Amino acid sequence: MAVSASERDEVAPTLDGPVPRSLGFLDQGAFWANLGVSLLGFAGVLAVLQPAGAPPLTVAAAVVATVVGTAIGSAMVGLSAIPGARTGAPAMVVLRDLFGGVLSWIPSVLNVVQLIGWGTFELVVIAQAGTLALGGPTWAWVVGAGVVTTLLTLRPLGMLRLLRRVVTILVAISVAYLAWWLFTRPTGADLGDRGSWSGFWAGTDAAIAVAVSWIPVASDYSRHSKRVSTAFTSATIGYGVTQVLCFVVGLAALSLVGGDGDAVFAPMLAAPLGVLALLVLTVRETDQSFANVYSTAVSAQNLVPRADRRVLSLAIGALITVLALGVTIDDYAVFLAVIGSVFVPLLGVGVGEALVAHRRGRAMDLSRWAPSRPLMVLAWVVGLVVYQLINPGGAPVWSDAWSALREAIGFAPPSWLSASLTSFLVAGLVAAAFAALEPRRSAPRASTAAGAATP
Ligand SMILES: Nc1nc2[nH]cnc2c(=O)[nH]1
Repeated sequence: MAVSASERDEVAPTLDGPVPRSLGFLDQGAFWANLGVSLLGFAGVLAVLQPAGAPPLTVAAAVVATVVGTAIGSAMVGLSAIPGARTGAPAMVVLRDLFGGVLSWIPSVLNVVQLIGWGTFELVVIAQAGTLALGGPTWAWVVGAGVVTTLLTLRPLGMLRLLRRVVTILVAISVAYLAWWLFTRPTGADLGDRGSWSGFWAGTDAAIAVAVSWIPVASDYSRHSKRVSTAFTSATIGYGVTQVLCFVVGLAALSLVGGDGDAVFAPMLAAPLGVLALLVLTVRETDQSFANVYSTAVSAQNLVPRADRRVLSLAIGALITVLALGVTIDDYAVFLAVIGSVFVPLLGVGVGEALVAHRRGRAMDLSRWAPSRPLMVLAWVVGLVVYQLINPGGAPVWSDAWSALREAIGFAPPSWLSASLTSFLVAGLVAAAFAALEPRRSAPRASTAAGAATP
């Protein structure tokens, strides 16, 4: 049977298939720019303005924290896109080289858990915004969004092309329109009237945290990049610019409803074309659920390489739809922030190790049973402990335990210490030291490029 050009330029069903290299800067930039504008982000900026466990910020401090945190977080996402572009392997397969084949299952499982959580959360948010804009039963929105999401995952590169050619322009017009409307309203409440700058780094960490949950998915898309450099720049610039825009528009909307996150869409809907603009953003939000479901499938393939990604996507799409219909997701949000934070030191380990490997001229081993490197896992755990001790977050039980440990050892971090930056640096330095101590590996089995990810 003849295979059409668009079918040839699609992701192979299993890990060992060819890897199309068709994405340019604009394809990837449009994808990341869309991920930066999230319905969750408009109210999510409250986590920057009022960071958990720290004093609230002034609006000026929150805007600066948003810019600084987003710049750092999106650069981290950009960095994590590099190995995919260099090797042609998805994010979790890249970790076979860093941790070893079997130990790479640990971050893969964590990633699957976070992505299923995010995917569920996204369907709930789409349903909430959809019912606000157009009405109708919530379950119908959940099921509709679940079906659309799942269909989009069947042709992931087609989805990215659709985003670049059609969707991005509609989103840009909608956000510009909403921003114009919100910023020309009579001045609202001063959200930071009781704020200060002393919680600045906690607020910055919150802005970083929103971006870093994309770290363990970036290579799933950059593996299709034509060039390594555009994988980095498109993710960093595309995501960074739009996350800042989204948060600032969110602050403007929140100031009109006295900082009530649940009412953040009300001032947008008050605009003459507000329903239309919100509807565009609601339908477009399926790019986020798409990325969550597709990357869950690809992450799972690290454990079951011969599984067909389309079958996995169908199962995961159905799962998040059922979860979104039945689960109260609000409490899960803080856990998602905690899980996201574990990927910051993971990136630190990857960068620290890569610097040593580069100096030694060591090629990567992405084979399924690549030798275990427990010292790299240890470096990750050290970074993770550093993060949690500085910023335990607000998750019940988990954060309480870290706060208790902090008290028990008498550790009171200064307010200028960023959990993200410190854990990234510590994990990177420890990993580099361990990598330098490790015996040099003999003949590397696999190098870069498609096919390196042997099943
Ligand atoms: N991985 C992931 N990170 C997010 N950060 C904000 N929204 C999302 C999402 O849907 N998925």
